[in-house]
Amino acid sequence: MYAGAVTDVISLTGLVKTFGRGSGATRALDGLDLAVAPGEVHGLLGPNGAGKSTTLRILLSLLRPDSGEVRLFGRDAWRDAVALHRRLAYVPGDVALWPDLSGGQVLAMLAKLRGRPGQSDQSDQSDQSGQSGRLPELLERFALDPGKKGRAYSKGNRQKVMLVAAFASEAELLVLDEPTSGLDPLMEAEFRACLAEEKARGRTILLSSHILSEVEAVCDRVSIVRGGRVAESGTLAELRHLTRTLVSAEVERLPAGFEGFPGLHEVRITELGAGSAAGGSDGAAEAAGSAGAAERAESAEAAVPALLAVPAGPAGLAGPAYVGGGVRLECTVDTEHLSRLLVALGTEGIRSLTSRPPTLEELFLRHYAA
Ligand SMILES: Nc1ncnc2c1ncn2[C@@H]1O[C@H](COP(=O)(O)OP(=O)(O)OP(=O)(O)O)[C@@H](O)[C@H]1O
Repeated sequence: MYAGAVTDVISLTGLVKTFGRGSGATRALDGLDLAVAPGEVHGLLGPNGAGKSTTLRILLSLLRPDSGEVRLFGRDAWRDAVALHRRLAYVPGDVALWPDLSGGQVLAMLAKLRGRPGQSDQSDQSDQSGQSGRLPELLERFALDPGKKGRAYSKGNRQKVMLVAAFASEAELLVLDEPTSGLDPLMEAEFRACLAEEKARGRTILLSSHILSEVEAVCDRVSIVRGGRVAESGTLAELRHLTRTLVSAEVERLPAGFEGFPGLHEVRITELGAGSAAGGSDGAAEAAGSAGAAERAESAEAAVPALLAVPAGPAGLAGPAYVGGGVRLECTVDTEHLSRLLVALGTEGIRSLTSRPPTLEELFLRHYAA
């Protein structure tokens, strides 16, 4: 797990924020810590109400925390807000634009506020050419018409105006709050491509999301926010390492002493009918093709907790005595015990074996399971 460094672009320590008072108070943040290193794409992941937006708003000095420290580029984010904000671009989750300004005028104004020279707000065309060399390209990629007035844009198009502004800027840090919530799949793909390019340019990016595939696809590191705190933080590999690998195998028999194996969970064992083809079925119900086999599958499944709990194992399941047409095993295993399990299965007439790390979704569900 990344422990933080003095050079971090973002450093949040012990953030506490309560909204309201008395019995109606909501503790939105409850000691949240977050560190984002230069050049990193960091995903803030959590369900509705976890505290992601509150964190971002505090980071941007739009809100003041009750306690805790907020540092941006090593400086006090509140005291040095004006100077620091020239170095970052923010895209809020719900973009509101000035209704009478065109998209092009908004882009020009945002660039001007950031302190870039050479803008004109006289016409949309000069706004585009004056703001950034990349602006025309970005407008095209996001299929955005800069001539429309703010009030005429859809939610997705308002979001695109702010995304284009952020990508076209030269800000070192991009802070994006649920950036694709209003985008269609094509635009989402464009967004991801842009993000990869910005990362290659060395920009630091913090994005909040509850779209797991998005975070998985684009982020170097992820912090899972829960109840106003960071429950876990690390690279996807690190987070997966802390968790379990899914194993699915068909073997002649279970290894002796299987019931005593460490780190096994969610074990499902199905006795395969004689002659069933290895690897040809994808699920216990299919594997247990006949009524008798289905019964055996059910009883094997029912016996699983006992199998794990009782070292000796229930009769008929443990060890080489359990043969017939073979055994289909599905389980999750703590990743630290994976190789031991695979070696043991490998000595028992293995017919097929698949194993895969948990998806971010599985990690996420594990964290939020009631
Ligand atoms: N201005 C406010 N007044 C009162 N409560 C608030 C305010 N802003 C946020 N909260 C509460 O603080 C908690 C955290 O909200 P926050 O918006 O930070 O969550 P989030 O993780 O961004 O959720 P979402 O994914 O739904 O945007 C929630 O319980 C929310 O209702």
